[in-house]
Amino acid sequence: MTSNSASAQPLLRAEDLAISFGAIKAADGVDFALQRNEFVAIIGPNGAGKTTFLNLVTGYLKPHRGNVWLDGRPITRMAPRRISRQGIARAFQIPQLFTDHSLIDNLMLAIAAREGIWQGLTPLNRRAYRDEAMEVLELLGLAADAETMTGTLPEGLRKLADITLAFALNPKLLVLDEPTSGVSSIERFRIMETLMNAMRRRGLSALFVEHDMEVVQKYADRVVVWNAGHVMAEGTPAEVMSNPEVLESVVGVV
Ligand SMILES: Nc1ncnc2c1ncn2[C@@H]1O[C@H](COP(=O)(O)OP(=O)(O)OP(=O)(O)O)[C@@H](O)[C@H]1O
Repeated sequence: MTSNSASAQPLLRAEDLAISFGAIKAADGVDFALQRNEFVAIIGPNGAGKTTFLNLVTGYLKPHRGNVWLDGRPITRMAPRRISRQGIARAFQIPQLFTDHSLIDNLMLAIAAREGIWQGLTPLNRRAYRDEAMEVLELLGLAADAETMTGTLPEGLRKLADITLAFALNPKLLVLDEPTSGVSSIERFRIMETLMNAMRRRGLSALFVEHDMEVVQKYADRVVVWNAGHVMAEGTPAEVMSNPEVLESVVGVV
């Protein structure tokens, strides 16, 4: 394969992904592609298989069938840590921060983990990690909270703080499961604005599951609609929101 055709490849591609839990087909032959610099929202009714898809592309579940590629390289069935090293970082619905550590310590730990260093930081490493951690905090507007114990941050800031951990992994693609759930609508937009600016500045792509259609309409380049373990529709937010099938099966419940 030439380098030209490699650069034209989608950043993330899945083909015929399938997994079942007993009789439930949570992924039933999913084909999916995400281009570089795209912000793609996944929507769909409860139980449609949205989180399962995120688990499949981040290695938390192994598909019974099908394949996933990142930047043209196969990542199917790789362990989550290996996948994150390849360039996919995931921020979870439930924040993963050490709540009794400061924000900057959390970030430095994430950077050390990325580098495979679990103990014995040298003073030089420590300074380099601290500088890098501060850069990420500045990018996400959290520099003033660097020394705050993450357990005492208000919910909206904790959500952003959790996302900073994903940024610290230096990914190509951010995977977010409901980045704005559980916060007020004013805060929701503030979080999304900050996040979108940070992603653009870093040249990141994102794949996010979202139930809030206002957030989807405002921030997604493309929307992929899940139903019963497969993709039932996709398009721009306007296209998807004017699709009667989507309105009937999804929007009534989102
Ligand atoms: N580990 C598991 N064991 C058994 N069943 C599972 C497991 N994970 C998911 N399922 C089932 O697979 C289906 C898809 O679940 P999934 O969580 O992916 O849906 P979702 O679209 O993310 O739903 P929601 O919007 O409610 O989070 C559901 O019927 C769910 O109960």
